[in-house]
Amino acid sequence: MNNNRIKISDKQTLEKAWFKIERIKFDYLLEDGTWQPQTRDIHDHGNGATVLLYNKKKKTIILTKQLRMATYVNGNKTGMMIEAPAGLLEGDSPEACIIREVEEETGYRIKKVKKIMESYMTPGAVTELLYLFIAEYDESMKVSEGGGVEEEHENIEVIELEFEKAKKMMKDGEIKDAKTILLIQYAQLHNLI
Ligand SMILES: Nc1nc2c(ncn2[C@@H]2O[C@H](COP(=O)(O)OP(=O)(O)O[C@H]3O[C@H](CO)[C@@H](O)[C@H](O)[C@@H]3O)[C@@H](O)[C@H]2O)c(=O)[nH]1
Ligand SMILES: [Mg+2]
Repeated sequence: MNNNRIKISDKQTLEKAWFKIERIKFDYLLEDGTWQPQTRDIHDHGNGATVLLYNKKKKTIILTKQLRMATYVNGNKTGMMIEAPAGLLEGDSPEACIIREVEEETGYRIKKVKKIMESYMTPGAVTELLYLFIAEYDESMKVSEGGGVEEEHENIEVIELEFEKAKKMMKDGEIKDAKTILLIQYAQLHNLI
């Protein structure tokens, strides 16, 4: 935090729910030299990591399908979302996090991931910085069924699909998750598959 046009005057935790919501009061220095008081409520749920698992030979990728309540209450009829595996860092490095999450969610134990970019997914309201990776997979890396953490009721379905199909699903709006779209488009742009 080193923008000298911003002076934070107050930070208040509004509600300690599963995630933290803070009300931040600050003064912002305008071009004309005056300080303008502003207030913003922000949602802090930590940072996350995601990965595109791809197999060059089979021309396939691995995605997940799970219930996302936030989408169900906003127009997604079934509430189900098709997404690249992802998780919250929970104190780990982005690399360690995504390796852990991929095994929990998909059952693949990957060793090597390559970071391709970082993205603030909802900069108007959510603090999260998402780290995006790519990694190759093959059948020898499959160590379990995946499905997510039992106690957390994740109920994740693992989907292996042809990259061509994934591109079509993105075009048709069947894949609507931003991180997944970023990863598929990265793969297209760089002829990964
Ligand atoms: N009880 C309870 N559990 C919650 C709540 N919110 C999340 N959880 C649980 O917290 C765990 C989070 O799972 P992760 O795999 O670590 O994270 P994620 O939900 O996949 O999040 C990633 O992908 C999201 C979707 O794109 C991103 O929104 C998120 O920021 C992150 O990148 C899941 O077991 C989920 O059920 C809640 O309000 N209550
Ligand atoms: Mg997850």
